[in-house]
Amino acid sequence: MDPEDYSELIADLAPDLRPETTPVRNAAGRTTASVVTAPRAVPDFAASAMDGFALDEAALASARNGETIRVVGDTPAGHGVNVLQPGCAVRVMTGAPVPTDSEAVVPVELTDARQTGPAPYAIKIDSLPSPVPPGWNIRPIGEDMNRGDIVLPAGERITAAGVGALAMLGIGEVETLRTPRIGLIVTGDEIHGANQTGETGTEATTASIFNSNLPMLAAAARGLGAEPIEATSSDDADELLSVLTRMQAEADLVVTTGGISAGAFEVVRQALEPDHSTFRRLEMRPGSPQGYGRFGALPMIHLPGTPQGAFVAFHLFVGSLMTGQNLRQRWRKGILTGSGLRRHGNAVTFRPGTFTESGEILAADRARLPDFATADVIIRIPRATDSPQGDESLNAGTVIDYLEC
Ligand SMILES: Nc1nc2c(c(=O)[nH]1)N[C@H]1C(S)=C(S)[C@@H](COP(=O)(O)OP(=O)(O)OC[C@H]3O[C@@H](n4cnc5c(N)ncnc54)[C@H](O)[C@@H]3O)O[C@H]1N2
Ligand code: MOO
Repeated sequence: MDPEDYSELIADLAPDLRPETTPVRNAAGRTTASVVTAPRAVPDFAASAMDGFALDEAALASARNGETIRVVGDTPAGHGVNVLQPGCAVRVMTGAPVPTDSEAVVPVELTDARQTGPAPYAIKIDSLPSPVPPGWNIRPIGEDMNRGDIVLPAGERITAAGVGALAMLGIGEVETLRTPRIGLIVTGDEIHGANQTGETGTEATTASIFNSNLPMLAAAARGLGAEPIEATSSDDADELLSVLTRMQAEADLVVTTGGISAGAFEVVRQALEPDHSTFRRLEMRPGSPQGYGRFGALPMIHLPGTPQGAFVAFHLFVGSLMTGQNLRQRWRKGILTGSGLRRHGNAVTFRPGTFTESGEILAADRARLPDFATADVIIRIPRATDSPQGDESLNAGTVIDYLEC
């Protein structure tokens, strides 16, 4: 099975997240639960786009004849609008409301007025465009956004600009999906000291290894806007079941690593198959053994233990569940550079890639975890049998699929 078909198969494991109200200032990284529309226009008054003088039609005509224009008001930004008497000008600052009958704002640099100090009694205008464009240097009501316009659709990850756009509209709170909690359970007796990640500086003992998957997947979960709950289990099935029982009250989705292939101590498989989970091999490398299921109502994804397999599969499958997008929709297109990439005969393969200065993608030679550490993207290499001409390799200049990582 292809990774894309598998992503579709497990799509209903996406956690069901209730909406909650979040203050806009804390909303970056959260996902909108419903569409947000503009409660008002921005700007909601006609505003000057320049420091200068607002003129009506009669004043513009006199200015063109070289006549002096009387200045009848001064409006700093944030102050109430002035009345423009016919044939006169009002000094306005950028962002200030312009008087109702204004035809244009003439920048101060085009007049004989000083840029600082009190407003002059009268100005002469040195030059004007011909013709003066209608509403020149005046931002009309709704130039940025009209009342009722969609600011953010439902399901949108809120960025810093999103926070700014909501704040610009005077929106103080937004309906977001509750932050998903991902329970991470790494398994295996060889994981040195269970929580051991190297931070204490002690050496891993013979035949044991440092735990790379747990801190790596916790970081990846946070990258998806989720809150990780970290746990480990030995190769004892009862221990794994008791960790899962605890997770039922704490997590919206559980991701396990390890213990799912063909060995004699495959704890995840032994504890969960067939009552809770299904296991299969996908036609992909790394990360071919995979599993999924439910512990009661709690959705579970089972990733392989190899760090590179866990890393790739998390981005592919957990990333799809958490964004609500099938993997097929998530691939982006890029241009391959460097030497050709060999296709695997019957499996889709993944390789770390980095963007070059010219915006092309250079693939790493190998796909071990340290090779992903400096990568920008995961490159998808289709199998040789996927190529209409049976090409054995992908050459520089080929359009490839990639996923940011
Ligand atoms: N006889 C067969 N053996 C294996 C097959 C197979 O088809 N037949 N498939 C291989 C492939 S491909 C993969 S991928 C692995 C998947 O194995 P598991 O998911 O059961 O994972 P483990 O055996 O528990 O561990 C594999 C590997 O990863 C290391 N590991 C596990 N957890 C962590 C962790 N938290 N941090 C760092 N490293 C971890 C573990 O020590 C093993 O070296 O199976 C192949 N075997
Ligand atoms: O599928 Mo496994 O290729 O070693 O990660």
